[in-house]
Amino acid sequence: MRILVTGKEGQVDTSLQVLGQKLGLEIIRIGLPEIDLSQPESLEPPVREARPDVIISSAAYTAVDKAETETELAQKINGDAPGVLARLAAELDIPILHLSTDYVFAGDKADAYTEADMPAPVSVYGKTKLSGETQIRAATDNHVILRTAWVYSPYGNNFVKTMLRLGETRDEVSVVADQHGCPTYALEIARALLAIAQQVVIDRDPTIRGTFHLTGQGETTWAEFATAIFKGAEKRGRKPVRVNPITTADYPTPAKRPANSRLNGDKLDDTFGLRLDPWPTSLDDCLDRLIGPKEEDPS
Ligand SMILES: NC(=O)C1=CN([C@@H]2O[C@H](COP(=O)(O)OP(=O)(O)OC[C@H]3O[C@@H](n4cnc5c(N)ncnc54)[C@H](OP(=O)(O)O)[C@@H]3O)[C@@H](O)[C@H]2O)C=CC1
Ligand SMILES: Cc1cn([C@H]2C[C@H](O)[C@@H](COP(=O)(O)OP(=O)(O)O[C@H]3O[C@@H](C)C(=O)[C@@H](O)[C@H]3O)O2)c(=O)[nH]c1=O
Ligand SMILES: [Mg+2]
Repeated sequence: MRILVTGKEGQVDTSLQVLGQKLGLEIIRIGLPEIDLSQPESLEPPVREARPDVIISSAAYTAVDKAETETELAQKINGDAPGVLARLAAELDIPILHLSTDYVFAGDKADAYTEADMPAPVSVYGKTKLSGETQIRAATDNHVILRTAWVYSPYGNNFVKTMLRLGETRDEVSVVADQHGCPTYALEIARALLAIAQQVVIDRDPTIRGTFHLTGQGETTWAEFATAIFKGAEKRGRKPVRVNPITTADYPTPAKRPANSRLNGDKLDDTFGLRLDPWPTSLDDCLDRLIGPKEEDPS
């Protein structure tokens, strides 16, 4: 099976490469400089040439704050390029898997969001990602849109790596404690994507198409997540770092973020029998890879 993936140095595309190699799957990653998603027509030649059995659309403009000013660029990459890719998939008569985000939701719901809830993004990034979803649905029914959240991994840039970097020079880091969400490990996303890809390539059943939520089990706040990161780092020999819990108002940013972006993963489990590992289990794996194994308990 030939799997075409957009993105070359990102968290999810790298995880797909690492896991795909282990499973003996052929992963073809395309990205800058050969293709530039801000010029979506640049996708056509490499996609046709690759003759894939399935496309995984992972690349995106993920700088949430910068998107507030680079609106047009973010729209091209997150909105229009997925639409072009989905039209190509339709033409080639192959399925497309696409990653979207918890930031399509406003964040004012008390419970976790389900696929039946109405998106209402509060940031440019969220709006452009929603446009990508809409353009994919319009182009082909043969799609699986997977909304994930708070992605971290040993690869690329993410909150875990940012905290570890800040912890090198500080004894305390202030982190927002009033945004609730589901940290998700990119290697777990890759595991799910490859399992789903293998199913949709051989099975035309419409009930395994559509929109699904895909996050690590469990929920937390950024402050609690940071605390777990520093505790895990300390068990691996790093110096202790305190987390000072603050409010969103204390940490002004150009983009507004949802207060609650927890996603309910029941539909994915019911449809594909897939549940991602709990985020603390995955965080351990991530820290093992970034720092090394936990030190022996002296007792
Ligand atoms: N990170 C997160 O917390 C979350 C991510 N998602 C979604 O999951 C998907 C994967 O995210 P993640 O792996 O973290 O993203 P990353 O930011 O780690 O990687 C994004 C990839 O897209 C590439 N890219 C960006 N702009 C262009 C362009 N103009 N042309 C070609 N390639 C480009 C990047 O290349 P380069 O590095 O060279 O710029 C990089 O390889 C995205 O669709 C994202 O919206 C959803 C929820 C949470
Ligand atoms: C670095 C830092 C961040 N924060 C806050 C800002 C923000 O509310 C939260 C997380 O910071 P980040 O910059 O990682 O957050 P952000 O870039 O908004 O992360 C989002 O990325 C996009 C791509 C998604 O799709 C989302 O699911 C989500 O993962 O923590 C602190 O409070 N203290 C700090 O020292
Ligand atoms: Mg960020």
